[in-house]
Amino acid sequence: MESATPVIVAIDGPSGTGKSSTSKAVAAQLGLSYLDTGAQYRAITWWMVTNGIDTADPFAIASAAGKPEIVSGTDPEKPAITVDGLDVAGPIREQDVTSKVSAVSAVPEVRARITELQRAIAGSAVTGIVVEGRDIGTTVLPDADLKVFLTASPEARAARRSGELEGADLHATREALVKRDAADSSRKTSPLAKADDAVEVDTTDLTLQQVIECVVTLVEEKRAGR
Ligand SMILES: Nc1ncnc2c1ncn2[C@@H]1O[C@H](COP(=O)(O)OP(=O)(O)OP(=O)(O)O)[C@@H](O)[C@H]1O
Ligand SMILES: Nc1ccn([C@@H]2O[C@H](COP(=O)(O)O)[C@@H](O)[C@H]2O)c(=O)n1
Repeated sequence: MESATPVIVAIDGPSGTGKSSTSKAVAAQLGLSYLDTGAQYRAITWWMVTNGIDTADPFAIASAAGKPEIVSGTDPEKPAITVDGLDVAGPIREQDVTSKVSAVSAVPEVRARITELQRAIAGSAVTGIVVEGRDIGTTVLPDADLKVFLTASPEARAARRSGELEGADLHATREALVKRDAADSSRKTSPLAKADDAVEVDTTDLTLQQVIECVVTLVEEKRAGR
């Protein structure tokens, strides 16, 4: 691959494995765009909740799936997301959205809508893009130049998440992560899964900097055609 060719990097994995932190840093370091697909699923979930759609009713979600306009920024230095022109970067991280996002993202009409957006964004990235999520290597961008699947023990992931939230209970955080992963892995449409040709990186005992260096090296090797 020549360096002028846009490079497409897919980074998947369960919750708290370091996908966002790694993807943003790798994209910034290599001058690539960045797309947080979890933020898109959170944004559509936020819209459903805000508009009184019952998130336990897949038919109600399916019929509303085409309504919100979701726009994602792709600058890794300042990721942005709007719904119908409103900045929702803060609200989409709230607990209510986190607890409902797996149910909303399991609805095939939601996935079809968001997948189309993701492919359009990736297709228009001039230098290339790092796209992170759960089904990027398997479904959204199966021809990605590099696929990475990040993992880490539930204990390490819970400790990382608890560190972000003052006073968070480690056991409850671990249970919530495991529950969300189980829902995301067991849905029928495009579940959380490692692509057969993805490079698996267990980040349990690695620092964030080590994971970033590892992925940057993998991208550079691809670019060099090795
Ligand atoms: N290798 C690492 N060592 C220690 N902490 C890390 C490591 N990777 C990420 N972190 C920290 O763990 C937390 C979760 O990371 P991040 O948000 O990147 O994970 P994620 O996989 O994108 O999670 P989610 O899918 O839930 O959005 C952050 O506070 C981040 O700084
Ligand atoms: N490609 C993706 C990305 C995310 N999801 C769903 O969104 C949830 C939130 O993701 P975060 O990365 O922000 O934690 C996640 O739990 C999935 O339900 C998805 O389905 N596909």
